[in-house]
Amino acid sequence: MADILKPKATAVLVFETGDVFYGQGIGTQGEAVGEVCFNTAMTGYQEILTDPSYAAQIVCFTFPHVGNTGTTDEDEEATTPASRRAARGAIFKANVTRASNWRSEGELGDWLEARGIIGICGVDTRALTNFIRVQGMPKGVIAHSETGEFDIEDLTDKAKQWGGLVGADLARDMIDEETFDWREARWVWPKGHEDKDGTKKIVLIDYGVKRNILRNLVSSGLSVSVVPGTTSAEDILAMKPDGVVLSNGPGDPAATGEYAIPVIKDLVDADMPILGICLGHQLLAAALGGKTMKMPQGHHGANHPVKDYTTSKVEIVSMNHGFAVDRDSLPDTVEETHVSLFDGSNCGIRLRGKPVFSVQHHPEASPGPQDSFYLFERFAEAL
Ligand SMILES: NC(=O)CC[C@H](N)C(=O)O
Repeated sequence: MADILKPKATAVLVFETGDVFYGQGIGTQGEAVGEVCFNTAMTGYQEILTDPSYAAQIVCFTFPHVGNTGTTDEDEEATTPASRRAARGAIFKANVTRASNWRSEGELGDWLEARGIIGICGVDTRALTNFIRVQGMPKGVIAHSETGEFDIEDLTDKAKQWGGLVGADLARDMIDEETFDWREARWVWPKGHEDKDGTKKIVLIDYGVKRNILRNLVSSGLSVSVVPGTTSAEDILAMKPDGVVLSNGPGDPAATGEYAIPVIKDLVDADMPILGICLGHQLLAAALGGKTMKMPQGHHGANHPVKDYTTSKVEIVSMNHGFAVDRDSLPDTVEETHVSLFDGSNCGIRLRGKPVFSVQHHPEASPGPQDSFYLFERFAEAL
């Protein structure tokens, strides 16, 4: 009887440990290997799946109903063709809901397919999240085939053989060789996005930037030029910016740091005001003498409390990171400014006496609360 009632599995999620979750496939058919993480945001699935920082990751949504706001090109976070290669898979508790929203241009399932993302529905996402909380983020393979035929042993081997995120410079895959200017500001009701010119000029070093970081910078009165993450300090300084922003991005900061850190050190030596966000925070900390480390379960969500020591205020923030700055490695020249109230990990630093600071969380939200917008204003005021 149970077999008659049980729907045929058309997708599987297989861990390097050999553990398997069965479910119903959605989106692209095929298989993809990645690190499995969970995200606790209740909204913003499209922004999450297009955030370039999720490259080589398979995202488990802990919120059970996903799909009801559909999809729209306006919620895209990648800026370039290269940075569209972000999340590889998506894990859902329930079947994806039909789109019902005035902004929607299409169903999530169709969008996943067009985007090349493999999805699996019907997974016990609570059990999976508990697994990750206890065991850490596993390497896994997500596979979708309407035939329902899967070679679990082969998929387990593929998960085992994949190198994982430690030591992976994924930012390089995100980088287009083009430099471009960005003028679009934050979305404002009822006008939507408007273009704006800024008074001060900043250069953003792109390791896989999210659009909403660029928009928040424009809305803070800045004029923004985006340069590839491999650009030299000399070329950046030749653009005569008033400040430099280090973007978010995927992968291991230590690996990206091999080419990014010398550039950031030169910019610090040139007395350039700097704002770092997420990967940019980790790279700045390393350039100032600190170290980064892998986290067991990471932080992915839109409901994380963070304390700003400089004001004693607590903000609710958007998070997406699997590496963190080791506060004990920071030299005396660097002050810790923010801390996670979930696990006490470092969430912000500044170079004493200089307008050089960074945060681990995502002040641009998208998705998530906008409590941290003040950081963009703090940066703009420091220029
Ligand atoms: N959002 C980001 O910039 C992520 C930074 C880094 N790849 C990490 O996982 O920690």
